[in-house]
Order: sequence, then C-alpha cells, then structure tokens
Amino acid sequence: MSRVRLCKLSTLNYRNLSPDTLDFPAGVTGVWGENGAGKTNLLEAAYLALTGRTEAGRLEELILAGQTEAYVRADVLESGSLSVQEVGIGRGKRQLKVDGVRTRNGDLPRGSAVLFRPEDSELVFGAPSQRRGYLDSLLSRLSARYAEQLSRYERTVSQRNAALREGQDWALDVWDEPLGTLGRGIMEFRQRAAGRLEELAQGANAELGSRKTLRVQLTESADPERYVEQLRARRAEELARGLTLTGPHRDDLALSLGDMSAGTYASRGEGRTAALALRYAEMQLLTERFGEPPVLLIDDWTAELDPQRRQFLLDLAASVPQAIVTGTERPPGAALLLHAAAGRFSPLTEGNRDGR
Ligand SMILES: Nc1ncnc2c1ncn2[C@@H]1O[C@H](COP(=O)(O)OP(=O)(O)OP(=O)(O)O)[C@@H](O)[C@H]1O
Repeated sequence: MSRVRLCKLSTLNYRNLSPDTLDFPAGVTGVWGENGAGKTNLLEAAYLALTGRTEAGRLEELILAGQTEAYVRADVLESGSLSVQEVGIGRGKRQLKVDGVRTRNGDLPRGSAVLFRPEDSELVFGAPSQRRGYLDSLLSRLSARYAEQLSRYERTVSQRNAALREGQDWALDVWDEPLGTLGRGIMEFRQRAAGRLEELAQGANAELGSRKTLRVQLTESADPERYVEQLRARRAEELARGLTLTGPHRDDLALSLGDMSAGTYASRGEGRTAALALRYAEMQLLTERFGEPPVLLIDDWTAELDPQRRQFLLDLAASVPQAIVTGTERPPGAALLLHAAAGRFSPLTEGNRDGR
C-alpha cells in the first residue's frame, strides 16, 4: 500500500469544534492551546475521518450537544491520487463514504493512522478488556480476515449466551462447533502476532529509558486445540451463570515490568511509558504490513512525560511523512503551527509565531 496523507480535514457538529476546513501539510503540524480548547477533539476527528474508527466510547458523545448528527471529512492523498473520505454519525450509527460511494468500515485504508493519547495508560492500569480492545483493533487493521472472524465470533458468543440464559442445553451443541472454529482462528492469529508485538514494545520501552524489561504476553482462556472440549467441560457452570466462560473474549495481554505485573506495581510514569511502547509497536506493525508509516496523531505530547520521553515522541513525529502533535506547549520543529482556542484553529504565520 502506499503512503496516505491527510490534506484537509472538515468537521461539522463534532464535539466543540467550530465547523471548518483545515489544511495540513506534510511533516509535523503542531496544535497548541489552553486546556479545553479542542485539541484532542481535532485529533479524534482526524482519526475518525482517516480510519472510520473511533477510540471514544459512544458515538453519541461525538455529536455537538443539542444536535443529532455529526460529520467529518478527510481529503487524502493516496498513491498520488486524491480521494474524499466522509463519516456521518447519527444516534448509534455511522455511515462511511469514499468519493461519494457508501462503503463498509474495512474499505477505508486500514493502516492509515495511529493515535497516541495520555489515556493510553489505561492499557496498562485498566481492565483486561482495554488490552483486548487494543489487540483486536490492531489485528483487525492488520488483517481483514481477522476483523471478519472476530465480528462473527462476537455475534456467536452473544447468541450462545442468549441460549445459555434461556437454559437451552440442546441448542448449545449448535453453537459450540462454529464458536470452536472461529475462536481457534482468532487464538492462532493472536499467537502469531504476539511475539513480534512484544519484541517491538520491549525495544521501544528500553529506548524510552525504562530500566525494566517489558514483557507482553497473551494469557489465553482456552487452548485452541481443545477449545470445543473445554466449552463442553464447563457447560453446567455456564448454564448456571448464563455466560460463555471460555474463549478468546476472556483473554488478556499480560504486561509485566521486570517480572512484576505492570498494572499492579508500575509507577504512573512507568505505565505511561509502557503504553507509549505499545502504541509504538502498533505503528511499526502497521508500517511492516502496509509498507509505509501511518499518519501519527499525538495528543498532549508533554503530559506526564519527562524530557527524554517527550523527545522520543517528537523524534517519532519527525521520522514519519506526516504527524499532528498537540499540547499546551508548542511542539518545536513543526512545519505548521495551529493555535487552538474555543474549538477554532488559526495558523501561526512567521510574523506572529514569536508573538503569542
Ligand atoms: N459532544 C460535545 N458537545 C459539545 N462540547 C463537547 C462535546 N464533547 C466534548 N466537548 C467539549 O470539548 C471541549 C474541548 O475538549 P478537548 O478534550 O478537545 O480539549 P483539549 O484542548 O484537548 O484540552 P486539554 O489540554 O485539557 O487536553 C471540552 O470543554 C468539552 O467539554
């Protein structure tokens, strides 16, 4: 695949952003302004327009309070040709278009952007579901087949859970076989990706100055070879609880630093560093898969970070064809600086760069 570059971003009714179209050059764009100015919202909107995905919880939250629909549009340059990606959001639904034609999620360029956020620390300190979400989002972008299998698996788990809740013992035999096949596919894909993920994250964690070795290991709830057998062995317990208790939807990506569980023992800074290392690994895996680095969207480049870690982020941004870096301090070395205030973004020209 070719390099994807964001040329323009337009938004309408997106959180607190004023309706506008912004131009983005190649290289680093710095977005700087006070707390609550809309910097994170801008990055989130760019991520949504580039990938069709959002890291925010519920779609409704993205819509300007009091409105019913929001819209983002990215004019992107890919393989030398321009295309227009549009995402419309209504209550609980999202519609994607490429060059005016409706499309499904998987049809947007899958490796086109990576979002670094201070909230990424939740990958380390949060629940297993956060880490599974990270892994699934990454693997779904690396493989359309994984994305497809995962969504079928998740549907099957909910149907099987419904049968469990209704105590339909006989119906479970119908669900166990497809669940077994889909679940095994997911487990095998995760196992294949986990080694490289650990290698990349470990390297980045060391480069970020951490003296403790970061381990990233899959903790699997089931054995792919014996999955259907394991499902059957826990059926009585599952019927009692009305839940499927075994399978990749219960896996975790266990993180440890120097042999101690990172979630339990890491300091805030160590956790933040490990989370940066995971995002770095995501970016590298997408680069390896698609042959070009994604657009980097780095939110709050100074948050909780010491000078060495800030420099790592700035160097990373400078190393890729395009990055947008936000902060309450101006990131040095940007090709374009935008000043953020109350959801508006104004370019700082040479004349007023030093004045603000
Ligand atoms: N759906 C919404 N409708 C209206 N306003 C919203 C909506 N969602 C969020 N906001 C507002 O957007 C504002 C900007 O938030 P944002 O997180 O982008 O700020 P920021 O510039 O990144 O700030 P910080 O430096 O504190 O991280 C917040 O004041 C928030 O209340």
